[in-house]
Amino acid sequence: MDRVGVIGYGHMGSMLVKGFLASGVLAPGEVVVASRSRGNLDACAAAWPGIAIAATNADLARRCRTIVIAVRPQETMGVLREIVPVMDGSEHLVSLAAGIGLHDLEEMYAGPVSRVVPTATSAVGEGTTLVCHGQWVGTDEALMVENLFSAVGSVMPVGEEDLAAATLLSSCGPALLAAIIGELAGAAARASSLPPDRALVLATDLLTATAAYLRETGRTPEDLIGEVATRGGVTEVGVQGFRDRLPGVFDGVFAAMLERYGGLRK
Ligand SMILES: NC(=O)c1ccc[n+]([C@@H]2O[C@H](COP(=O)([O-])OP(=O)(O)OC[C@H]3O[C@@H](n4cnc5c(N)ncnc54)[C@H](O)[C@@H]3O)[C@@H](O)[C@H]2O)c1
Ligand code: PRO
Repeated sequence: MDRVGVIGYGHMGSMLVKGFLASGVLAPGEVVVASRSRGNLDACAAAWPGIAIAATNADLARRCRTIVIAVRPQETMGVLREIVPVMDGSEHLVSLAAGIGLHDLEEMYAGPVSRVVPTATSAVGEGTTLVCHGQWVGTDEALMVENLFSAVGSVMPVGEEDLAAATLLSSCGPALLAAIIGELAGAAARASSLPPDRALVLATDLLTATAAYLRETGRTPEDLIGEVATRGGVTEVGVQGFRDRLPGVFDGVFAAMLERYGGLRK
């Protein structure tokens, strides 16, 4: 396989390099990394003997056919200004930047561009990576990128018009669910003598068990509520409490996140 470059060795960049190499989809000699922080690069070189570290982003771009940009959205255009002048238009640019559209990326680089949105849970091979290919991406290039990212979970192609909402769900979602799990565990601990760490174990197990149940049975959330909530029992009080309060809270949270998403590149 031609070499794959990863620019930015932060949370996502390091998680992806680990996923690509640990799964065997890439060998260390097929990966080049560049990042601003020397400490991160030293950690990368120590963790993955044989991996190439590029001195600059432009140096990486000269050596790779696929270039994954894993810097923050605010830094993405600056990275493009460094690398586009040394690219010949055939390299496949893969941007992770939330909120930076294909139009903006293709205005800077007139070649194959894809937007890819992994999730932090990809670190354990779980979760969905969203992909959205630009107009110059051919079938082989699309398959190559989708195959690469399937090393860290499942891959779902999404139209760009839906990418923002899908990102909030699948990629911001782990943090949102973690916050909910923390609140549930906290409420149980405050209402009892259960130590918080034991409440958290119960809440975390609840999350994986519920997901496994829904996935394996194919039943809907509504079906499961019907099975759990014994008529006249305690669950229906809790479900009703959520139904009275949560839709407004969730719509408000999504609206606030979408507003931030729309302004991320500034
Ligand atoms: N964290 C997530 O769960 C997640 C999920 C999907 C998409 N994303 C997207 O991935 C991108 C990276 O997010 P992150 O959470 O890994 O951020 P991060 O801050 O952890 O990592 C960014 C890395 O880029 C490096 N960097 C900054 N400027 C650079 C430059 N000019 N050249 C080279 N390296 C540079 C930094 O030193 C840092 O190591 C963002 O665009 C974000 O929108 C993040
Ligand atoms: N993490 C990035 C952010 O919080 C984008 C999706 C998940 O902006």
